[in-house]
Amino acid sequence: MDFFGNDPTTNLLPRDGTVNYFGPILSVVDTRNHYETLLRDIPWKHDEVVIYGRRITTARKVAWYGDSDFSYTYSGTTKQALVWAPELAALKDLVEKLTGAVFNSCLLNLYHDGSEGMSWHSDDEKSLGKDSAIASVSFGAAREFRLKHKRTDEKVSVLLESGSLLVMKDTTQTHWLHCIPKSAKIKTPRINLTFRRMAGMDSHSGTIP
Ligand SMILES: O=C(O)CCC(=O)C(=O)O
Ligand SMILES: [Fe+2]
Repeated sequence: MDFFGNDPTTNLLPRDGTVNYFGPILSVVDTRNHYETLLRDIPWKHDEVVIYGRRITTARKVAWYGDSDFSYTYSGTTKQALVWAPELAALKDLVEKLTGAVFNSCLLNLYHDGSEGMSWHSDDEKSLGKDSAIASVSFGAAREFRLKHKRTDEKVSVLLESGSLLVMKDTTQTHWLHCIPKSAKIKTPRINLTFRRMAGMDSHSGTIP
């Protein structure tokens, strides 16, 4: 497969983790179709997070899909997973083929424009399998994705284009933070899908301990 000049085997991080940028993995037409159907059909809802004991509703909207209709709690609020829509299951298959990893859930984010972003964090909740890969697929407005080493402060930046795939794996979540900076220049929506592997979802117990 031609990744439009991007080399998915190049590690963007200088140490302590692995980030690979595949660039666009879908045709322009498929990318446009996914963007439009996801924007229209996903039951987008504002996210709720608890920060310093205060319940905040985010401007950004989210949706959560998984292998079964399980619920789990993070950042002080309980989320309910929806069972894979066919479109998401197809994207999951493609991403699994390209990365060689297996995923059992997907968190979707909708940024309406550049006034919405995501602040520095790492995806290191206990419910995620330790050092498991996270695959990020983007549609719509191209947005900058930044990483920052927790100890050395080293920074890495990559532009996430529409239809593109980025993978974070190995010890990336232990040693690096990532964010989507706000940008006044961006006037159109972006949808991001992060495919993840939650621990404890294989037993069909319905909940994550
Ligand atoms: O929108 C993105 O590209 C990043 C999303 C993200 O970091 C997350 O959902 O944890
Ligand atoms: Fe993240």
